[in-house]
Amino acid sequence: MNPTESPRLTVIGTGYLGATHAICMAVLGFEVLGVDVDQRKIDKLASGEVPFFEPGLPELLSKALESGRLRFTTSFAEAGEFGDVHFLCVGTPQQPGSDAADLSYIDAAVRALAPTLTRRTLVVGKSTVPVGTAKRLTGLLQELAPAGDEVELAWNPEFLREGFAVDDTMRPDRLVFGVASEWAEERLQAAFRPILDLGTPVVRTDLATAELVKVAANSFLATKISYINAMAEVCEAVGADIKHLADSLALDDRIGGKFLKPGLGFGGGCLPKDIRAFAHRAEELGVGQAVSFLREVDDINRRRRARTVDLVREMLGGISGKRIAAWGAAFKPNSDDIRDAPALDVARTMHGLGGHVRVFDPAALDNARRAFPELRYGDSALDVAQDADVVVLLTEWSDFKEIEPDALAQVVKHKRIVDGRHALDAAKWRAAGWEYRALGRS
Ligand SMILES: NC(=O)c1ccc[n+]([C@@H]2O[C@H](COP(=O)([O-])OP(=O)(O)OC[C@H]3O[C@@H](n4cnc5c(N)ncnc54)[C@H](O)[C@@H]3O)[C@@H](O)[C@H]2O)c1
Ligand SMILES: O=c1ccn([C@@H]2O[C@H](COP(=O)(O)OP(=O)(O)O[C@H]3O[C@H](CO)[C@@H](O)[C@H](O)[C@H]3O)[C@@H](O)[C@H]2O)c(=O)[nH]1
Repeated sequence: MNPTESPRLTVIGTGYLGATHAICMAVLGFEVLGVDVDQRKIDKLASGEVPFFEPGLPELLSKALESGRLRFTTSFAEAGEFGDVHFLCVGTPQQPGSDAADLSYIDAAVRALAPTLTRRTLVVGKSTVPVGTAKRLTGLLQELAPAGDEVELAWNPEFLREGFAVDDTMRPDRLVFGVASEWAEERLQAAFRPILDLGTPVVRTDLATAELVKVAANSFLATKISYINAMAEVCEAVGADIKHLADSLALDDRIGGKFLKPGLGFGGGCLPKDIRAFAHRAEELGVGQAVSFLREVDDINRRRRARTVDLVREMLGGISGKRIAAWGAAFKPNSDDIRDAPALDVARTMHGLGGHVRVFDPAALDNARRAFPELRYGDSALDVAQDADVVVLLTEWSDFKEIEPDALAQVVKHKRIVDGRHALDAAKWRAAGWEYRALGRS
């Protein structure tokens, strides 16, 4: 096949990243086969149902299926037969009991795919991995594939954010192509032609740099969040106001306001595990000191959760026996993802301390119920606030921000609110007679 011809794509691993990538690529005009080991997920996607909450994606899935360009399978033999370019999008979670990334899924995917590769093919890693993984996987692929070193591996890290996944995929800020040959670069260009035609900047680099760009980007974002939260700790000690401080920093163009929102800190399936895996990998490479600050970033972030519980305790004079409305379960708004969710961590700690905690989230309730059946849940923000001693806002859904103090006052026992995300207008709530508290604000 001519390397510049439009390739047929497979996407291996159809979770948050892979399903989004497969659907968007089909909408952009490619023939796409989504592959997963989870039969239920594949059945759902094939029947037009996105198995997670992502704004705009269900509509695009219908469109892609109707076009006939998108199919799903659990068969690697079918994938090998079909694909010219294979995207690896399987999970790389934190290993239990260690900070290292668990690479067993990506290894298994490569081992299942390689024996089906009988012709010149490009395999493209998109999962987030420790630097050096691509080099190791190249060896594995070429050893196991019938086509041997005709099979090449490239690395194309993914930067999409949940909640904005469609837009981030269709119109990314940049593409990074980690390649070992001109042929691989041409194949990647063909696989991203519609996105490149938008004028999207591309960085062409080696495999190791491409792997590192991803963890460096997430480390930077995590550091920025922990930086402002560290400032919040100082503000608290002197009675200064972190909101005013953050707003003032944000007005400096060189700093900017993005990822400078103080509060409960970061969670999710990416930032926490990626900074830990990066620190761990750097230590293995003998350069742990260079990124040892990431341990501090992690510690600052963990302290936010404990400090939020303290704030509730201070306000109530103890948590045991108190009725607590927990607003939010997802790790951020516009997502149903509860992986390492700060909101649920706080809710579980307060429950463990004997609080009568009731949780509501607009999208993540099913996931939360499955993961933490010991918690109690309600049907709406006002439902869980019924007779509450305190309302604790943990995920800044707009549904919560839109609730008026007077409407909430009708259902609670005491007009007390802890704003874990600096999402509410403090002056407005105080003017309506509420005791309003937020970390780092007097
Ligand atoms: N979620 C995001 O926003 C995002 C963004 C950028 C990068 N990433 C990275 O992308 C990767 C995937 O993340 P995710 O959030 O989509 O995870 P996920 O858990 O939602 O999805 C992973 C999928 O891989 C499947 N899988 C596991 N083993 C497999 C195998 N051997 N063969 C085929 N499929 C297999 C699982 O069944 C699951 O559907 C991770 O490395 C993550 O760090 C995620
Ligand atoms: O100023 C801020 C910004 C974010 N957060 C929190 O940080 C976490 C992560 O948010 P975000 O980065 O928007 O979510 P993700 O979807 O996890 O996306 C990150 O992780 C992905 C997976 O690696 C990357 O692709 C994205 O570029 C990167 O932003 C969430 O808990 C947010 O509540 C804050 O506390 N303050």
